[in-house]
Amino acid sequence: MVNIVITAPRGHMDGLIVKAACERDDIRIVGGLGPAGRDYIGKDIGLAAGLGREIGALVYDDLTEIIDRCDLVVDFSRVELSMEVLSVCKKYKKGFLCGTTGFSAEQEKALLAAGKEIPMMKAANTSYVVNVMRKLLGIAAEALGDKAKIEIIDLHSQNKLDAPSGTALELGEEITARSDKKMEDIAFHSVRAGDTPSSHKVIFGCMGEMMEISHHAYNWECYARGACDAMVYMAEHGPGLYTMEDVIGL
Ligand SMILES: NC(=O)C1=CN([C@@H]2O[C@H](COP(=O)(O)OP(=O)(O)OC[C@H]3O[C@@H](n4cnc5c(N)ncnc54)[C@H](O)[C@@H]3O)[C@@H](O)[C@H]2O)C=CC1
Ligand SMILES: O=C(O)C1=N[C@H](C(=O)O)C[C@H](O)C1
Repeated sequence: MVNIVITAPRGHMDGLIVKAACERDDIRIVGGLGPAGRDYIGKDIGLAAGLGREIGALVYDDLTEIIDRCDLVVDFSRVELSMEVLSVCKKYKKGFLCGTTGFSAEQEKALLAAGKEIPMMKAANTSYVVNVMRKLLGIAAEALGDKAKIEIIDLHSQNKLDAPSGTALELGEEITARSDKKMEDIAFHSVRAGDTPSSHKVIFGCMGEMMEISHHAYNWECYARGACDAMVYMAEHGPGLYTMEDVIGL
């Protein structure tokens, strides 16, 4: 059983994680974290997240009030909040699953370094299928890296703050790790329109032929399911830096 705190329960992703975690018997939500001044501070997180029922855990506006009671904090919110959560998790030696995207290189480094002290995962995409896609891309990059012009297109809701998406960047990093391509050799295109839940397409353009590897999310539940599996995995494995590949066993 892993005891978790969920940040930003009114947010799209964290609300879905509340719902997915409540459906499992290996995760217990002990509390939530919301911005100071909101009307749901001190209220049940089930109501704050829109479940329509209480689950017996409250939303706090100060993580240190609840941190002692959890094993791990899960946060899919904003860069600023994620960095605050990181420092509290390190101080109290608690696990941290960070699904937020849009970090600077320096922030990214600090997040990854925390794996030396606590159970840590920074995953731009917790969908199983996207992580299988990433693996397939690695194979394609090894074989076609020197033959193809590679372009990555990410399609997201018009409210998304960062571009390219965190996933597009991670897919690009996989290609650079498995071929002689550098990030600047890959063309990134970001479309932000309507309320699409997210698509990623990687194009390998060759002479006389081309290949596309794509993923389309129809809703955000795939990310919430993957996040729940990741939390259980991290709690079972203790301090260390983990990836979704570890969770899936790829
Ligand atoms: N790793 C993955 O698989 C996925 C990652 N994401 C990432 O998750 C992040 C959030 O995405 P959404 O849920 O769509 O955004 P959202 O805008 O629906 O939710 C963000 C929430 O954070 C809250 N927040 C901001 N500052 C806060 C603070 N100081 N204290 C408490 N709460 C605070 C806001 O009130 C808002 O409710 C983005 O970076 C997105 O890219 C989204 C989907 C999947
Ligand atoms: O909708 C989003 O925002 C998403 N963000 C992540 C990213 O930046 O890659 C993961 C997924 O693409 C959805």
